[in-house]
Amino acid sequence: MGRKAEYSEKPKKGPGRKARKQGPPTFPKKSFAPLENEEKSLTHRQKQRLAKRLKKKTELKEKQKLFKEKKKLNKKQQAYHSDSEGDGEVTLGNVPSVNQRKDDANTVSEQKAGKKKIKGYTDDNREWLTPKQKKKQQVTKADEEEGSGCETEESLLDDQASDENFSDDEEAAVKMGKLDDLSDEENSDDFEVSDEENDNQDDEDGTDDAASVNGHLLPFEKAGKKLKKLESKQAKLAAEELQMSVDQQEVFHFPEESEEKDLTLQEVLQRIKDVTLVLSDFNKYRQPNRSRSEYTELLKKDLCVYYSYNEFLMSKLMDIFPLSELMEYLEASEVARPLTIRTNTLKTRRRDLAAALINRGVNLDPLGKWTKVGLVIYNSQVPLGATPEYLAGHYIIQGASSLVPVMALAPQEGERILDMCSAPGGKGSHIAAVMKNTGTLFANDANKDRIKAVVANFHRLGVVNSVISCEDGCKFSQIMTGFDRVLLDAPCTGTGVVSKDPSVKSTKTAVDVQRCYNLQRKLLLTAIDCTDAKSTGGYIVYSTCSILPEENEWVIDYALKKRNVKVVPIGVDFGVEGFTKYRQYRFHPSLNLTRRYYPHAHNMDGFFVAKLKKFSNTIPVSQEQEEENDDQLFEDMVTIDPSTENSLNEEESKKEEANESAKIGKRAGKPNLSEHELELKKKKLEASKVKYVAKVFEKPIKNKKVSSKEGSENANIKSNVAENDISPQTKTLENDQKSKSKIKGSKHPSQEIHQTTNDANKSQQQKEKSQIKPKVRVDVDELVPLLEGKSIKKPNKLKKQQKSKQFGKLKVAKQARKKTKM
Ligand SMILES: C[S@@+](CC[C@H](N)C(=O)[O-])C[C@H]1O[C@@H](n2cnc3c(N)ncnc32)[C@H](O)[C@@H]1O
Repeated sequence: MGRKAEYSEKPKKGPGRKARKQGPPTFPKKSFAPLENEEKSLTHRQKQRLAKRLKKKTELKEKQKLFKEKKKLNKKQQAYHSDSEGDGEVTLGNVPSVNQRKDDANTVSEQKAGKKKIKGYTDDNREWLTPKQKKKQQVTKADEEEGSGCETEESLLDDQASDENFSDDEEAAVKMGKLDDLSDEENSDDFEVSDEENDNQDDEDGTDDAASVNGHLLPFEKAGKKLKKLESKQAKLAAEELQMSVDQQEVFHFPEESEEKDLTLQEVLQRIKDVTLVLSDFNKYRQPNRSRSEYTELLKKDLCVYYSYNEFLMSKLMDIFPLSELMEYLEASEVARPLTIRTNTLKTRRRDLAAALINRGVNLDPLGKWTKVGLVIYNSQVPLGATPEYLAGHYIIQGASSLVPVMALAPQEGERILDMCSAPGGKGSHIAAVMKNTGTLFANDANKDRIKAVVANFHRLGVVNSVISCEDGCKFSQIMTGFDRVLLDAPCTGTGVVSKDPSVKSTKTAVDVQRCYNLQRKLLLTAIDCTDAKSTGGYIVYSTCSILPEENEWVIDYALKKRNVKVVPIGVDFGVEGFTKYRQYRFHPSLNLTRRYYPHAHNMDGFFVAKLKKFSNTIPVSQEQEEENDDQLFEDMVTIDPSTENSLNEEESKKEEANESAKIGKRAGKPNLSEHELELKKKKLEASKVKYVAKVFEKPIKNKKVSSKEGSENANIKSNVAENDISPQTKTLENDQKSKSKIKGSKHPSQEIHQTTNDANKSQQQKEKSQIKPKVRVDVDELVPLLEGKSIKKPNKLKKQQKSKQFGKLKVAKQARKKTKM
């Protein structure tokens, strides 16, 4: 049995464990954010610094006291030595003070400072003390940064600032004190920093201290900061040193002849740099006994060695470019230009072509904003000359610069256009595409092998508006005239495309240049004559892939003098202006409208483009020109063959006699000298008909290596030039080789130009014309059969007939001679 539990009596235990209230929170004594009244427990080093500061404060107070005493004493002394003030120099020694000796004189520096101050403290030099006050204020500011602990110092210093005398003393004292502090700190640091650096880091270290007190900067942060400063300082020093070394660089020693030795390419390059530096500031770096031309010559030789140019071409380039640009040009010419293609808009659109080629793994981009048909190829997984798109004629591989002349020509639909030197047909097919296969394109080239390429290209690209001919461009005006526009992409030395054909660098000579510009001049005059000034266009575009002014501006300048044409803008808004000045030459100012393209500036082959507008179909022949021509006629007489030599000698002696007699005759009333001279001139002119003359062209350079040139394009040019060359010397060489030359029964072409301006030669001209002039001078209307594929009678056939007749006659004569011998 158990007791019955009485639950009702049970006393209540309380609210229960869960319902019990939580007691108030308790915090640790030290919080992270110190309370206002909470005392800081300082680290050992902080305590050290605090002690130092307190020490400094007491020192300063003492000093202040001393100073006040000093001041009193000074006043007394001033009263005492009032007479001696005129001496101007009051030294501390003159004013002995026990206190000063006790305190101030315990350091030499302080003495010095005191001496300096007293020495300087006069009414006269008050001004130069002012900046020092500023300095002191800066120091004060820096100290301010140290935190609240510096307040007393600050106030002290403020007090001191009010007194000039004291400020100087104290400034030195404060500064020195600071340095000492820093040096202590530096010593305790792991990083070795020089005293000098300590000086510079004065103020900033003060801030560091303050920061460390507040717990902002950790030691490694401080160290990092110092390292940064050190690095920046070292960089500064290095830059200074570099500048010093450049300034004090050893002056380039010009090599003596005896010192000449074989240099490595690296040494040559170094010498190029050295000489360039000398020439950049000649007065500074030159050797006194050496002239600028000597340095230039040395540079030229070195450049020739380094870049493999011949001296002739290098000197031409040095004439064209300033030194810095020359180096850029030479460097750029060593690198191939990017591969570019032109979309054939007769067959496709650029967008479609690009998509098709990208599909084949070609990495490409539009060539530039200036062209809507060009694409630049970065790389390709397929050969670009064999893709189905290429074979279908959707594009042609063409240099970027080749697009510019056709853009400048701006052919219009339905026009008659002549491409005078067309092979292999790159620009010609571009013209046809712009014309949308309308109108008529006459594509001519003198080289019958190259003309085949024109046929092939036109066929592939779908050009159907063209007539292809193989004629000497210089004679084209005798075949056909009245074109709306003519493109003359003239044969040239190719000095702009050395990256494509490096042989140009070493093979081109003055003779090549001369031959080219003579031919170019003739071709240009003919191109102008072929153009109809009254047509819808009347434009002639002249271009070359040469950068030599002789082949460019000079040729245009010549045409401006000889024909009724003017230079007009090419309509393409990039490129460098053509020259109006070049060495001693001055060209027509409008030549700045022509454009030059360079590999280093435009990432294109070197190129020149000029656009001319013909404003009259008449050929101007001024009196002046005639006289000029006559004078040049005498100057440019070619080699005198023995038969004419005698007669000329006779004439010379006659002239002398005439001079003599004229002198006498003047007095005796005989015919005057000028009449006699005129007669002689006429005779000479008649005599000159049997000679070759270089009338409208430059006096040629004597060079007998003419016939020994090689190279396909070059040879091509030469063969053409050989036909047309008007230079007397080269002509004589050609005379020897006449049997080899391609001249077909015609006399020298230059005579034809001469004959247009000279009455005396008219009969000769008629004779020649009857020989040369083909009977196929056709009008455009007559060309319909040609376009239909029917052949027309060529002048060559006529010449061949004449030749065979002559040959037959010669044979008969030979046989007759043989018979008589028998
Ligand atoms: C620079 S290339 C022309 C390139 C062409 N315009 C093109 O874009 O494909 C110069 C051409 O002039 C031709 N040539 C040289 N002398 C000539 C002359 N007297 N008459 C016509 N063509 C000539 C050369 O055969 C050569 O094909």
